[in-house]
Amino acid sequence: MSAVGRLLRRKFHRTAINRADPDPWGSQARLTFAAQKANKHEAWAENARKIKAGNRKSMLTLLEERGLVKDIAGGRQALNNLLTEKPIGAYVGVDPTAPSLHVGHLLPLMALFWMYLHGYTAVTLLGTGTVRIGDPSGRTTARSRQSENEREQNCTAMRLQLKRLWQNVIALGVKHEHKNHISRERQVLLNHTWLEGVPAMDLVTKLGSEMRLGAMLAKDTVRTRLEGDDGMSLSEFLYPLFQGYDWWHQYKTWGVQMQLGGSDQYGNICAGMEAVDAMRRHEDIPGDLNDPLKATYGITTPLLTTPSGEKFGKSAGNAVWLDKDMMSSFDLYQYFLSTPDTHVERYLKLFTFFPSDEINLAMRAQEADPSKRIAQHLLAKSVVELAHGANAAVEAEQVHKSIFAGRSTITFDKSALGGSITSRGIPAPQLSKEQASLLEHKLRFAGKAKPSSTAAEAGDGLTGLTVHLPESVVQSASDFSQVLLAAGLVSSKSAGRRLIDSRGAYVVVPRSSDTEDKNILNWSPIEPQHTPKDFVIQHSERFVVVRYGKSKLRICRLIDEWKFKRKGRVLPEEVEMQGETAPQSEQEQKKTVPSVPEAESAELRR
Ligand SMILES: N[C@@H](Cc1ccc(O)cc1)C(=O)O
Repeated sequence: MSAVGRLLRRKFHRTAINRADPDPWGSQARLTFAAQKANKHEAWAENARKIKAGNRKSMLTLLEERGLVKDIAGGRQALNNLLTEKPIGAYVGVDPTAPSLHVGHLLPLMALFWMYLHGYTAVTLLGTGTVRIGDPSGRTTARSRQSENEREQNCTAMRLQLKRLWQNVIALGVKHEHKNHISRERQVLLNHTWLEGVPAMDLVTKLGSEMRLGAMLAKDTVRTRLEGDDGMSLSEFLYPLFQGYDWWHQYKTWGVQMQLGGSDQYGNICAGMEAVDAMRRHEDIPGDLNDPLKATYGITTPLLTTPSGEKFGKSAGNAVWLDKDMMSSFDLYQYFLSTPDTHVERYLKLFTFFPSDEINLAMRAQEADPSKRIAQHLLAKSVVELAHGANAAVEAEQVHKSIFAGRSTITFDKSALGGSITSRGIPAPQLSKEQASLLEHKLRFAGKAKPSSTAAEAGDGLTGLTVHLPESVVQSASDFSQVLLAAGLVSSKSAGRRLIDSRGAYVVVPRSSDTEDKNILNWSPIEPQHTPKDFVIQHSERFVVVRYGKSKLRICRLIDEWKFKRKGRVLPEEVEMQGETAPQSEQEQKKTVPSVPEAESAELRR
């Protein structure tokens, strides 16, 4: 291994015990409150001196260098100054419209996490009240109404997820040797707790009378909606008022002077700044209203698109969920692993806490041998570590290595196949009734968002990879195209056939004798003359394991037709392209085969 590789490896495997914090158990906690406060001020003043002397980067510069800043509301210079002078509070709000965050939410959150690691108060706010109104920003139609039950399930799931995310951030802070600033604080707040108690009169007389209609009416979303047939409801139009009130509440209780959001939040953030000013005028808050050190500021993060121009984080029309039950660690790993070389450096800056010099090292190693995809692996593992935790990240990497090196630690024994396949052969844990219903809700949601594939199963490391198929599909199929379609790997039988013809799909060959090492998965390219029924792996249950490219793996569990129907499952429908039956040149065939990132297919052929 190269020196660079060794360095990155060491860094990656550093554990929480090997922390640089000289005061790991927080003797600070034993100091009196007054002493802590004095310490906090002194430490911050020292920090500000270093920044002003040019010996340390300001917080804003760091966020800009990471590529996390698109627009600043309130003035760059004033914000830079404020962030240098005071460990202010900042917040990111998310409405629980689904049971999980998706990768699109990560950018503003990453900026917030960076701030926390540098000693600011960071608030993640769950819009348990605002979700009932529905943010119209960037939408051409009103959101569909959620049932109370669904809303509650989403709130519970997202609240848990935010807590876990925070735990992972703290572990990452230790790993990346961030100083344990005494000024740092973090909160997960739920906005229904205050929004439900706001008197309507207050909203109208204090906020409503101050906020000007002109800016609200000029917003693109409002204009387009008003021009459309359905118009816009008053509640949607008033949404920014409630988001603004959130800010006010946090401003006075937590010193939150900054809001971060995706680029579609710029209008709401500006409205919020106006709302806080209005409330400051109405409530007697001491201090000069024009003092820039007391004002509010906003930052939006850029909107990411894939190289082909799609919204980032949408894979084939589906969001890339951060919840393990909705998208497995393995699938999340694969998603980031397929990042093109041209984008990987930018994504490392955006989605990881690696300092720039280590990203540069990784990029040097990457350029020296792009086929190893060192930077992509680093990115994929880091994102899984952030979203699912360190163990899941190590596991996803190991599963990847074992599958694509032809070796697998997946043991096809009874315990592993009892409920779900786990990479360690450990059965999925017992769930309480509440956990089971939450899980079911999440999976239903994931299923809804993925109409083209059969519902994924719950498991602990390889969720989303197991699909149920009726036994009859495998028994009657004369070639594998039908199985690839039923497993959700291709969108039509002819696409499946082309994939097979180009030797782009693989199947696990069942062991012919008990003496063969059951830890080795014997992958074979699927040949046109292969019949699926010859590839059934028989254990306590029956399976066929297929994949295409490096990342699309499906463990197809075969069940009786009636059971399949009873579970309410349907096979994915064919999406035939126009004129697909016409013979194609080899060049054209390549184009319509489901896209396997270039580098991956090249690697597979090697
Ligand atoms: N409106 C934000 C979520 C949000 C909710 C409440 C807030 O106070 C802030 C942000 C969104 O849809 O992304």
